[in-house]
Amino acid sequence: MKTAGGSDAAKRRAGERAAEDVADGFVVGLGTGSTTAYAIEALGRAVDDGLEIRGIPTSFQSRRLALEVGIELTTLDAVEGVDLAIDGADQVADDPAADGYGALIKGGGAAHTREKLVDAAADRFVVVADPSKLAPTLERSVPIEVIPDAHTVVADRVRDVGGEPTLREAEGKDGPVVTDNGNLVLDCAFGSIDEPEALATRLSRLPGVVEHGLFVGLADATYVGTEDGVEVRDY
Ligand SMILES: O=C(CO)[C@H](O)[C@H](O)COP(=O)(O)O
Repeated sequence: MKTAGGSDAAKRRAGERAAEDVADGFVVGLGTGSTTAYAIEALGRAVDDGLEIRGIPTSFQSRRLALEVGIELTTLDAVEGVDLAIDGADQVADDPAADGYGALIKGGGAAHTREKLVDAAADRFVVVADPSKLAPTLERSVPIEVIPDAHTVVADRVRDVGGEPTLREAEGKDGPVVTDNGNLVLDCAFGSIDEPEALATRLSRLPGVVEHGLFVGLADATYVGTEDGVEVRDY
């Protein structure tokens, strides 16, 4: 369920702008997806020019790209902290007057469990997005990573809290998507999510849920690439 749409030029501007925030010696969280890929590629070019950083990938995809562009890798348990995390989003709550301004829906690439771990550990977490990701209220389906044995039970509990779950099917493979952690993903439609924090708390409490894709109160800023520049939202 990759996010459709969004201009590549806008994604590139957002990703490259975020890479400019990385300084010598930084430990950098490397998110997943097509927008973050532009940041990782820009960091690779900076490394070629002498920048010394270590990256913590959040998925097989970001690990492979980081290795390809020459970024030294490390792990969360081998560092004292993460200076900056750069990551994409499937939707960003963009109404400053509403509950949960800057809350995100992530997990379009089924990587949200490791993304949340790394993004939450960072001193600063910058979201990179194009304008198609902005919405006054979150309303996309929320991906929930579940251990395989729990998928029917969690689906029932999601219905109890007003959601409509769909097991994410793989493309190019028969059967469901299997995450980098060996789990399954339920895409759960809740309609308009007016209270993202309350829903996030409810989903976190369900037994069998590994992690859900609601990121509330985690982002420090969103860099929105546009056709002619980058708009910054600070939270
Ligand atoms: O959450 C994610 C992966 O789990 C991605 O960051 C999200 O899907 C955005 O991807 P893209 O930049 O390709 O639109």
